[in-house]
Amino acid sequence: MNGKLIIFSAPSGSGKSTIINYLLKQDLNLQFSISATSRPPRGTEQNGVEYFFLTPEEFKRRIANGEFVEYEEVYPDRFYGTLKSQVEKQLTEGQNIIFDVDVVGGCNIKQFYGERALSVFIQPPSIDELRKRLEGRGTDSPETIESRIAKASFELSYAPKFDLVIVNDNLEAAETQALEAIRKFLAQ
Ligand SMILES: Nc1ncnc2c1ncn2[C@@H]1O[C@H](COP(=O)(O)OP(=O)(O)OP(=O)(O)O)[C@@H](O)[C@H]1O
Ligand SMILES: Nc1nc2c(ncn2[C@@H]2O[C@H](COP(=O)(O)O)[C@@H](O)[C@H]2O)c(=O)[nH]1
Repeated sequence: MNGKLIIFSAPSGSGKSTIINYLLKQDLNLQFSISATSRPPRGTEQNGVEYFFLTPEEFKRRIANGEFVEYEEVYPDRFYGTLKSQVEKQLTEGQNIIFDVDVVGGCNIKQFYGERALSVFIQPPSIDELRKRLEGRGTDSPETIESRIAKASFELSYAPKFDLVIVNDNLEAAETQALEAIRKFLAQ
């Protein structure tokens, strides 16, 4: 296995996907880790691109088969997980992998891969700003937004467990900070 792992975690709406999309366009030989989920696709999402979309039954069958590095029931009946086969394939191909996972999953992947992984926590400037971003994104119902906000305080308490915390207030500054840290880590 030759590649390295970059793990991004944060409360939903902090800006992980936005920063990850920026990093994927840089010359870092980064590939997105495609997780499996039992939630339905949103908008233009496609199976095998943003996620592998599984039924809850299929997800549970694969858990029983030991196919995940880690998995979480992030919201009731909504499973998300990292497939071992997917990670190992990308690493042996020499690719660096970037993960967008919840805080518990992020800590589990870091623990599993140790020094080969850099874990990054994206912190929103405040809970009020987080709510504005989720509302502004326009992809989730008011109930879903409330359940994500309700979880944010718990998730923020995980920040000290990560190798690096980036406060995403000014987006450009946050992207530059992430890019510089990842360049340094990959060069080690
Ligand atoms: N620094 C910023 N200032 C203002 N808006 C931002 C900033 N960063 C991201 N956003 C906006 O906030 C919204 C949420 O960002 P994004 O979808 O990247 O969050 P996320 O952490 O990936 O969420 P999820 O975990 O739900 O996928 C998006 O509409 C994005 O354009
Ligand atoms: N533990 C894991 N968490 C994951 C994984 N893939 C995504 N996620 C997290 O789920 C939420 C919600 O994502 P959304 O696409 O429904 O907005 C988000 O916080 C992701 O970070 C995974 O493989 N493992």
